[in-house]
Amino acid sequence: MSDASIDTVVQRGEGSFGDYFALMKPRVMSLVVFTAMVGLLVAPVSVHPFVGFCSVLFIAIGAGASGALNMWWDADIDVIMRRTSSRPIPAGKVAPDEALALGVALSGFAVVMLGLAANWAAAGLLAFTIFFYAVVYTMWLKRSTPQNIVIGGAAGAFPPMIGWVVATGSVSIEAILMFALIFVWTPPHFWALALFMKSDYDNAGVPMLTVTHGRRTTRRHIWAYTLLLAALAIGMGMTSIGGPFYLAVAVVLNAMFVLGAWKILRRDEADAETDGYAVEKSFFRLSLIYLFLHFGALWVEAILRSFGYGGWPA
Ligand code: HEM
Ligand SMILES: CC(C)=CCC/C(C)=C/CC/C(C)=C/COP(=O)(O)OP(=O)(O)O
Repeated sequence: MSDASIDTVVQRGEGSFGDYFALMKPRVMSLVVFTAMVGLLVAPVSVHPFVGFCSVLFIAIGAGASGALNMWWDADIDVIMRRTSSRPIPAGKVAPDEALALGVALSGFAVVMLGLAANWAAAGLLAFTIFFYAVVYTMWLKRSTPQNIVIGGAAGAFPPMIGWVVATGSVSIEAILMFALIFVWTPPHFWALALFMKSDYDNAGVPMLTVTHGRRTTRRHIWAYTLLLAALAIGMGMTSIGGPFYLAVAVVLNAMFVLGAWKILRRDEADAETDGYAVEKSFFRLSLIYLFLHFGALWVEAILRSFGYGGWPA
């Protein structure tokens, strides 16, 4: 469908609250917000619960606002792809201008409120993250290079760092480790999905790795990033934010993830076609559980530490 046909569909802008909410990509952003909350909670400085709650809320609003900006910019390709064609803009529920206005207004609101509630370093980092996702990833990299999600994925890696900065006012090694975990996790997470959604990206002309280099190369890339991720995730267990509990969780999860990536690497393309990409789909689902449980384990470790049990002996 052409740009012109999007315009004719969406001039009505009769969206319900649910349509505007959907612009904020709530399901994806829920995990983003969880990682931000854990970043805040594992920091060595505790913040007042009300300040913590408000900070996570403003990070969530900022994340949602960046989702609305992404949907505004990507409406022309969302209308083409089956997975995204029923989103509020292509479905004619929300006009593009409304999505843009909502994205800009909520971004400004979230950044200023986080600055007032917590500190301006955290607010600056939130502003940078919104800019990185909406401008660097969405407007620039997504349509220009198959490395789009490797570099652009940094946006999704900032939230735990923002949470940490809310509590401590600065970035330290622990915040960088949490950033690195999501940064290295993002390519296997996304490329698994790209393997079974390849035709969508083909049709929309988005240069995802599956489109530019094919599925075989993408499988190899998933394998390489998964090995790197496993080394990092398990290695984190030995650091000051890790500990025995986290390490046990990481060993089990990474064994499962490496096994999944191995199956993906060894997959015959014809077999994948036959069973509807079942292995790739289950690896994608596992990627979500993987990240959730790693951050959950970091949180549990911090709780244990606060009772004098977690972490490693000094
Ligand atoms: C550039 C980086 C990323 C890309 C390109 C990407 C891409 C995608 C895509 C295309 C989906 C399909 C489902 C949908 O349309 O809602 C998805 C699902 C999901 N992603 Fe990612 N993702 C990225 C980073 C992240 C990050 C950083 C997180 C969380 C920390 C995350 C969490 C999720 C979750 C929770 C889902 C499942 C949503 C559902 O159940 O509908 N993603 N991702
Ligand atoms: C705090 C803050 C501002 C957080 C932002 C976090 C962030 C950048 C998350 C990225 C996750 C995401 C929705 C990727 C989708 O890629 P896509 O847009 O290419 O996917 P699509 O095809 O589903 O639109």
